Amino acid sequence: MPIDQIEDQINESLKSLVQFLGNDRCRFFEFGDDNAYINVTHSYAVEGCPRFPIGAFEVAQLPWFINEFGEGNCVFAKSIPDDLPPEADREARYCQEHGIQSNVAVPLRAGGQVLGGLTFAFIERPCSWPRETVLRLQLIGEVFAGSLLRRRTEMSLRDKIAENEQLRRRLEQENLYLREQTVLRHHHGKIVGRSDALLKVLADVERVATTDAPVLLTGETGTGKELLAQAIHELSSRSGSPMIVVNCASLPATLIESELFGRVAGAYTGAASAQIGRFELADGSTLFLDEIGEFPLELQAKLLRVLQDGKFERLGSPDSVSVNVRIIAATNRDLHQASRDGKFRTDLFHRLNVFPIRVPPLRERRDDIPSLAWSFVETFGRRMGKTIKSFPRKSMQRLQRHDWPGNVRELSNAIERAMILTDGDTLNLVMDDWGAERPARRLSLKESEKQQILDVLQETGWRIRGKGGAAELFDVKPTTLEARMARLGIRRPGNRSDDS
Ligand SMILES: Nc1ncnc2c1ncn2[C@@H]1O[C@H](COP(=O)(O)OP(=O)(O)OP(=O)(O)O)[C@@H](O)[C@H]1O
Repeated sequence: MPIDQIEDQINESLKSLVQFLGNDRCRFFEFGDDNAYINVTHSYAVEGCPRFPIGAFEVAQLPWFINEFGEGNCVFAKSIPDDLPPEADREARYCQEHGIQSNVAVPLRAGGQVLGGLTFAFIERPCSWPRETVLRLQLIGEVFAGSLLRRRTEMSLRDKIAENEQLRRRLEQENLYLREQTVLRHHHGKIVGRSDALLKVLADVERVATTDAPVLLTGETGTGKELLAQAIHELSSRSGSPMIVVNCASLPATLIESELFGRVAGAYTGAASAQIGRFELADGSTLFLDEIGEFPLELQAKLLRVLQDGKFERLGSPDSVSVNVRIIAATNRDLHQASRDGKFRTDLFHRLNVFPIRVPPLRERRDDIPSLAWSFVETFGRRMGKTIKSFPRKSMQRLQRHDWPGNVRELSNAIERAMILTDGDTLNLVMDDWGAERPARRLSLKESEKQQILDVLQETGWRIRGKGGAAELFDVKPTTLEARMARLGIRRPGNRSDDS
């Protein structure tokens, strides 16, 4: 019988038993913890007779009964109190108080233990309980006990299944979390920051790394394009060889060709010896073309050919060389516009732009500033042999408000300067020269709300609740503030206090 039908079945059986025995009422109960109470789960009474109430029932007042019952004995009294032993005086009193004249209680035994019982009482009159009837009741009791055991087993099985399901879901989520952590650990060797904007970039980095597709990193100067190029290379199957870097802006146009493609001896005046080019050096690896926007127009066709066919000729040689090179290019210029203006070949732009990644400027990910600042403090601290324990809150707030036209590089320089000026263990950040005079861009409503919350959180050391917590300062409930923080993507950077 399915367990959800057991309930109805017990009710039906109690009714039939009472009708058959001709007694007044009966109940079905299970033992609670430590046998300190019984839990009456089903009760039936003939018309005019009060039912025994459903629910927990203290049994400390019936020690003899519980003792007998606990040992698995049938408790049977034709006429109360005469049939009860002298030590059952409390039971006798209880029956008299409740008008019980005759009673039989059958233990429900299963699996070597008493799980509960069935009791039948005569209220109005005493009754003779023939021995055979009692034996039958015992048999019925065993059937009931079997159902009870099955119900308990199935219920605990259902609980276990539900618990397992819950565990599985949690594990799944933890796995996701772990995966996220792994992603971050992959790139986080050197890349600091956990803002949503940076996480999105890192997700793209991971996605494209394992392919051989060209990547175009765009973004302002100092945003970390080279660092990300390195991360892509390290996550790729080419990571066994070093990534080769060419800064297209730092080489005079005349030299770029031989630097990239190599030359044979005597290729041009002054080129006495042969030189292997960066493309050949990068064979089987990655070539990072930094500042690709500065790449000379006259050489762009040659570059396009290598990107398409992997073939080129060394300077001064008619022979083609084949290479297998993955290209990552970076620029802080609008290449699309440059191609429209005729300053950059459109076909080369499209070839490079297969997987563009925009690296957001620091002012679009101000959440990263505290962790970046601390990481630079540690780097320069190690180099200079200085230990900084605390970062004045006001300085950190100023750092977060600044617009950072030079982005991470500028931040790194500012911290380096501050470290040089610091003697004790509190960072001495002198900001008058750059902070005050450059009026910050006007913040959007959302940004200024976020900034205001960040300021107060800095002030309270990221304490939200309790007296002096950020919620109190804003005069809102902590849960309201937390919800607002979640909506604005505000998360505590690292675990350090900014004014420890
Ligand atoms: N997320 C970051 N975590 C740690 N350091 C960073 C991060 N982003 C940038 N840096 C550091 O900032 C400096 C500038 O970064 P990088 O050279 O990669 O920027 P870039 O965008 O390539 O700059 P440019 O356009 O001027 O070539 C480097 O010292 C780099 O290590």
